[in-house]
Amino acid sequence: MKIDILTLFPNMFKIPLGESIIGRAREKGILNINVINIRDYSENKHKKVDDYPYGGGAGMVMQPQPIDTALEAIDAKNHKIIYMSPKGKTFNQEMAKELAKEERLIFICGHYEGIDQRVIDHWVTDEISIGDYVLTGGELPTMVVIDAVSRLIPGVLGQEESFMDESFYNGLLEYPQYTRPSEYKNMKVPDILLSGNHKKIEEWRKLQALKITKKNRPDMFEKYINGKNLNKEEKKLIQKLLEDKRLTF
Ligand SMILES: C[S@@+](CC[C@H](N)C(=O)[O-])C[C@H]1O[C@@H](n2cnc3c(N)ncnc32)[C@H](O)[C@@H]1O
Repeated sequence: MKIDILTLFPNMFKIPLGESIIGRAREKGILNINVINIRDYSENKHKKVDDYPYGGGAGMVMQPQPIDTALEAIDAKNHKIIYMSPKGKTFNQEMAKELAKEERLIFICGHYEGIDQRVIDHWVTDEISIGDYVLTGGELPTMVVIDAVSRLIPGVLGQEESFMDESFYNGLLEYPQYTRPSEYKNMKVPDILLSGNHKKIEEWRKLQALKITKKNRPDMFEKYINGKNLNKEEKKLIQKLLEDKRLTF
């Protein structure tokens, strides 16, 4: 996948997108990330990129010209152009899955009070928020989306890493994870995980995933148990969970 990032602060991306899984995916050529300094495209002799808002009010607004020229220069037309914005649709795993199917993504990072609306109207295909709070710039939100999307691209995660069981992928939060040692400071790993009985382990994990989802995300739990794709075993497990008085949440 090719990713272009338009930003006023290119240095912010160096380490987060250069290390670990994303760094390896770039080395392998699965991800091709191109960070563009919007200021380089300013036609102002002082390389100015922002100005006061029409109509008054606090802060500065990023001017249309540098962003427009940068988008023209990278031939952005006909691709997904994402403006990270608190006014956008809230990002989630479903959106990550959809974006992971694209061949090319272009991100615009806003700063100050954001970007001139004409750029959004003319160019932007998706406005995405990473949550109901306001950050100083679109750089961190862009990194969040790139990270979530990249790990869904085939070949980015190693064979030993998988997102299939992870939180949100199948509508539930993930079951608890344990590793060696089997006992630490008198705290034991649940016996079932040491039993070698894969069917029982799978059932236990499903039950734990249902429990944690019911406790922390009742909205997701309701949606899941009312879904159409539940198999017989899952229905039995949910019934057991809802009836078993010993299972408190
Ligand atoms: C200070 S914010 C501007 C907020 C804007 N004036 C508003 O009230 O909607 C500056 C930039 O940070 C980015 N940003 C801030 N919060 C964000 C969020 N929750 N999700 C995505 N981007 C965000 C956007 O790119 C935005 O243009």
